[in-house]
Amino acid sequence: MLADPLTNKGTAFTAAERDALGLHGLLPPHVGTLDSQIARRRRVLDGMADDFHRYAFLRELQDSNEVLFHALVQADLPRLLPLVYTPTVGEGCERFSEIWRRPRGLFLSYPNRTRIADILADPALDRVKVIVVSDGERILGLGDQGAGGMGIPIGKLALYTACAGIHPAEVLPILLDVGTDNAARRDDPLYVGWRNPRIRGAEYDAFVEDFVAAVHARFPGVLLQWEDFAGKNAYDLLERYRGRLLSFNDDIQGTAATATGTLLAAIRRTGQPLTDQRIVLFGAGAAGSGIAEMLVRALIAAGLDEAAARQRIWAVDRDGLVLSDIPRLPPQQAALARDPTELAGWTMAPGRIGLLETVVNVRPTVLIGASGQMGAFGEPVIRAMAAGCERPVIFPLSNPISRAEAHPADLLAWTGGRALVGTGSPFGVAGVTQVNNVYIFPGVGLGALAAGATAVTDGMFMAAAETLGSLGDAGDGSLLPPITALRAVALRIAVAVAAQAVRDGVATMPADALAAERIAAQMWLPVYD
Ligand SMILES: NC(=O)C1=CN([C@@H]2O[C@H](COP(=O)(O)OP(=O)(O)OC[C@H]3O[C@@H](n4cnc5c(N)ncnc54)[C@H](OP(=O)(O)O)[C@@H]3O)[C@@H](O)[C@H]2O)C=CC1
Ligand SMILES: CC(=O)C(=O)O
Ligand SMILES: [Mg+2]
Repeated sequence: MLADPLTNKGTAFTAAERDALGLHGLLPPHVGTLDSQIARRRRVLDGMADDFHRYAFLRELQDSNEVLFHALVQADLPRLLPLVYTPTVGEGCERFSEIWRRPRGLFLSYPNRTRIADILADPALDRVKVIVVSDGERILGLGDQGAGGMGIPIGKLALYTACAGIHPAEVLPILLDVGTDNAARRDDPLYVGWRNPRIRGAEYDAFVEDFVAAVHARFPGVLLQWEDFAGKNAYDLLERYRGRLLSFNDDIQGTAATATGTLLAAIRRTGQPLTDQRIVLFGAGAAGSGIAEMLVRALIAAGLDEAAARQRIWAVDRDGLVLSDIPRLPPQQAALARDPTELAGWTMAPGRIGLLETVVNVRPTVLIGASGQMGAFGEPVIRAMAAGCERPVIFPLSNPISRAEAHPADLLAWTGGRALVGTGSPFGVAGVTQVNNVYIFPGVGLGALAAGATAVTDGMFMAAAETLGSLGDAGDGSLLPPITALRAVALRIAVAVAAQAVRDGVATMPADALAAERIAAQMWLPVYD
């Protein structure tokens, strides 16, 4: 009872429980309460020198007492979210091996490829409903972290519990350890992962196929969330598996719904319709391309045909403006490429067309960053944008803080306070919105599970985006509800997503089981049994 984080109550075991379970002597005589336990952990957090140590402390708490960990998180989401999630989880992944203490979740390593089904057979996993899986190759904007990427599935699933009320016994973080191309990690004597360059190509595909087949057989109806896979794999795996089991890619689809929903809230503020926006995306990888495709759908829903919708979007990637004459564009960028003949009349020097040239000529009303390039939204870019637009909408979405395209305080200063700013990680700047997929994935997952959905459709993500955009703001100038409302946000989104699942013909539960009260009743709260 004391050693299992799912049953441990620490000093909160009552006298009667201590009698019944034979716990006398194993605990000090004081009988505490959840509140007194929270107060004790808060004092520890207050006394710690930095957020990385707070992160490590919270990971150990989660591994010793899940109810207390979640009660602490729930009691103060604005303070705890940045500790268990971005930005601190970034350093948590980089230094994962240093703070390794106890196993959590599953490490499915390539050398164990024939044992996947045996590993998943563990009866301790019988209740699993939600899996978040990563292969650690694109961890936030920090690149390949190998086995250390496990910090991300652990963090995302803590948010599934905090925001969507999924019971801790029902979540399973998984790290597919296919090696790492990060030499610093491989050479680190403390590294806990498989010390091998990444497996790629057919061997990688076969390994993931074995993994998905084993998951499908062991956990029918499970929700599988793909997280922080590098660009091509992110797209390939989503397309390969979204029709086979209930799964989605959070970086492509969750981020798209988050950015779209927040943009819908922004244009309600500015009064300028979506169809009038000129949108520049900086970084056309998984997140950027996903956002672009959802915006195309939203523009079509707002009345444009597809060609006209695509004309509202310009993508800029590593080689500059994405143009159709660039050889070997990946399919998701080819769909966004502009015709070079459109550049007639542009003011620019010969050569690569970078972000500044694009902004000067397009005069965007919306600028979204998903590049992982710190400081890419520099003063000349932002001043050029502000010169052509009354209320610029600027979302530097890259995480963690060290990879953000701009500091929000600079964006406000360079635009004379006129910009509507949203960042991926919290910066603590008044009026700035946190535009992070935590606003979407817990609600999408909860709604899909409540509906007994067999697939997560694009329509379900659009329903999530529209709901997010309609929820109102924190009353402080920002665009979305406050972090304290994330649980209510997840419920509202879940109801909309479940209803859309019924409309899309992928729900197996009857519509009357999907009312808000019925879904809310399924949401677990961290209190002792
Ligand atoms: N706020 C949120 O909710 C979310 C934020 N993100 C953040 O977005 C960022 C990107 O994630 P994701 O899309 O999955 O990663 P990807 O690696 O798939 O995409 C990044 C893209 O940016 C391009 N890029 C790299 N350097 C430059 C440059 N100097 N100029 C222009 N483009 C460049 C990359 O090109 P190349 O492939 O050639 O390197 C790639 O196409 C990360 O920092 C992540 O944390 C992601 C999901 C959610
Ligand atoms: C938030 C998130 O999913 C990311 O930065 O990858
Ligand atoms: Mg991610």
